[in-house]
Amino acid sequence: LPEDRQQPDVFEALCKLHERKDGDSVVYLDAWPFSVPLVIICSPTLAAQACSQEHDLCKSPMLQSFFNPLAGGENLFTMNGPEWKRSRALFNPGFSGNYILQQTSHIIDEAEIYVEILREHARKGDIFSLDDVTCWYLMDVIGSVTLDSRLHSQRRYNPLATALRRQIRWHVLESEKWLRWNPARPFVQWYSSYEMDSYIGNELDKRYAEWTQDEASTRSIIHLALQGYMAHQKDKARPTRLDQAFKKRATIQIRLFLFAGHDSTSSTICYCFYLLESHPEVLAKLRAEHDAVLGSNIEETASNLREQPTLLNQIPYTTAVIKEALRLFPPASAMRGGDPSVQLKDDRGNLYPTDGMNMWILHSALQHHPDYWPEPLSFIPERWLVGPGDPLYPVKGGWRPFEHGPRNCLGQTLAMQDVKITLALTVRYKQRL
Ligand code: HEM
Repeated sequence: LPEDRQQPDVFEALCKLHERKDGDSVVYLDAWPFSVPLVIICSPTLAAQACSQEHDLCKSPMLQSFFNPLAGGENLFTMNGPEWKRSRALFNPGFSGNYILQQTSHIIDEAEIYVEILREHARKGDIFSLDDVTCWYLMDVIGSVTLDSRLHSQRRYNPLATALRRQIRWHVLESEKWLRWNPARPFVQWYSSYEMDSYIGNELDKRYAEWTQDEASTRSIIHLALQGYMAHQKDKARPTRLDQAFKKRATIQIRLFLFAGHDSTSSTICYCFYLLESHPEVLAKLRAEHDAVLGSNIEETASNLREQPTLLNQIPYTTAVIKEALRLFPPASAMRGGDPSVQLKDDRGNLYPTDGMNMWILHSALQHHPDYWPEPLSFIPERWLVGPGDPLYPVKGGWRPFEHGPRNCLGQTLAMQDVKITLALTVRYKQRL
């Protein structure tokens, strides 16, 4: 494989080479001393069991060393047990479908700036990194929806967004391995963390002050979380300053939302553009749907959506395009720790032990597997619109870019909504202007 392929591609290739013919697609890999042994799962049946409520398997401790420096501590992604349940319950209402629909206007505010920036590039005809521009855009969306704070990082320097992007660069080290040995690394990481915590802490203090003026305010996800938290504290006297325990927990989760949400949604938008550009017949259908549902004048789309956000629930072809992009280019995967009492079982009755291992549900391998998908590598949005009985009808549990089960993606509705809005505001521009 070429050197710059993503890590999961290597494992997908490995799975293809080594899968057994008399059972489901699973590979056991002992990568000692780099990791505990892995069970790489590329089968819908086994993935569903590994992520099920029934087994309730823990998030692997291996994830902590990756996620915790970015989030600043134990976070929703890595926590387990009652602590995770409490935090998830606090943030669930803010990420519900209805609530995210109410955030449409905030998302459009940021999307309009993104569209302006893309059009400026189109006018100049220059070469630029679409992923970079889109990542800043998503930082602004997530800052606005979760923290009720407009970061404006698309247009100017913002300490929070810049510190997080710097933290990722010095932590992930995919393309710049030399950074690992740079003696300044611990200082840069400490300072970026400090900058993020100070910025979010200040914003949280402001939200608390606003909230004490108007307790019914539900303007952003953080307001809802604050409301939920304070409802549990109602027997105690109202503190004049924001409760420090809440502040610490909320800061970590906001850092996680920014990290987990910006890059994944950005890559989905970029791949949608790539696939639409290379499939003009799909692009034509998408434009026709937008003309019919969102109004034929693209300049009025934003105001139409602000007035009627539910229009976003009436564009099935757009949803199919995004689902197909996420099938071909899933930005994430899932991991669970094994357990001595849990053996996975495929449809032929083969048993797969998990004790002492980490299960890696490899979304790319599963979503490209020819046993589950006709024409697995072709971009066919129609497979999401046909009924049962059609050869294209997707296999149950085969599509899992956001995972399923109790640990599924908290931000999936926000991500889908944001990609829909972005496509609605961009794909009908036809020429350089
Ligand atoms: C296209 C965009 C996205 C994709 C493909 C994606 C994918 C995923 C996946 C696969 C998981 C589960 C991982 C596992 O089971 O180990 C997950 C969890 C999570 N995601 Fe996303 N995500 C996206 C966007 C977002 C956004 C926008 C946010 C928040 C703003 C977000 C926040 C989270 C959180 C907090 C969790 C942990 C949930 C828990 O364990 O309770 N994600 N995501």
